[in-house]
Amino acid sequence: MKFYKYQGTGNDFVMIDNRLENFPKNNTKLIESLCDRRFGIGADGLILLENDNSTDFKMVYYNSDGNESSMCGNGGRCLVAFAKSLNVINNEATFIATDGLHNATIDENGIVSLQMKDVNEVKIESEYVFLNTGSPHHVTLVNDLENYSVKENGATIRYSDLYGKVGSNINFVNQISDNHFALRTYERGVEDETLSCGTGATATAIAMNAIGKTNSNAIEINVEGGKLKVTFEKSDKGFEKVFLIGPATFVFEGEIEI
Ligand SMILES: N[C@@H](CCC[C@H](N)C(=O)O)C(=O)O
Repeated sequence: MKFYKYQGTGNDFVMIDNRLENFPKNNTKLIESLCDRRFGIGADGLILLENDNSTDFKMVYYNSDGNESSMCGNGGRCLVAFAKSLNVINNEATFIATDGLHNATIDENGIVSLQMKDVNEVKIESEYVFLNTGSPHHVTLVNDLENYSVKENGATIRYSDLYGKVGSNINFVNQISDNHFALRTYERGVEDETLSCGTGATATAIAMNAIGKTNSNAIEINVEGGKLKVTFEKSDKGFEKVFLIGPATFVFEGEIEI
């Protein structure tokens, strides 16, 4: 079976065209081993592109632990680039994912602008903000982000009573200027820091606006693997027309025996 490797600001994925439905979707061990960085291809997640009756395609996302999970923003952007390479789309896409319908565009430089779900609930606590941008995100400001122990502190919060069995992704943030933030994320299902998290960048932009750290609705986020931009419109209902924007890049392709 053919596989394709893509990355979006360093968040990397194994992509498989499953339109013929020949991938063993319930084989958690297989997905985990394909994502293994020593014994497999190596990736933060695996994504299937499948047929959908009413949109261009369906996104099925698995974390590197082999379990199907909630929405992946960078993965969604990479899947749009993959769909274009397969001629499933041209420069615009509509696709269905676990959190609903997504619209996206891809330009000639491989920059993908992906519409994320509206966010109508933002829980603001003194030490953190919690919100769901397709995946659950805990967002907290820290000092000295460069030297911060993301894996250790992220795991402590992720497994704490705050989030129980379901857990959450944990984002540590530093403000650079009015509309510019640096972000490091501990990802649930990878159980480690990743170089970028798209739903995390989206959550961070909304959280920083919600707590008044910025009044901007066009926010730049530096992640360890590059730069992302998040734009949105704020209304009485919450945050709408939310877009995650950044590069999505093909890395290599190969064959796997299943
Ligand atoms: N890397 C992702 C987030 C993927 C889902 C997450 N690990 C979870 O299970 O909640 C992104 O770019 O959004």
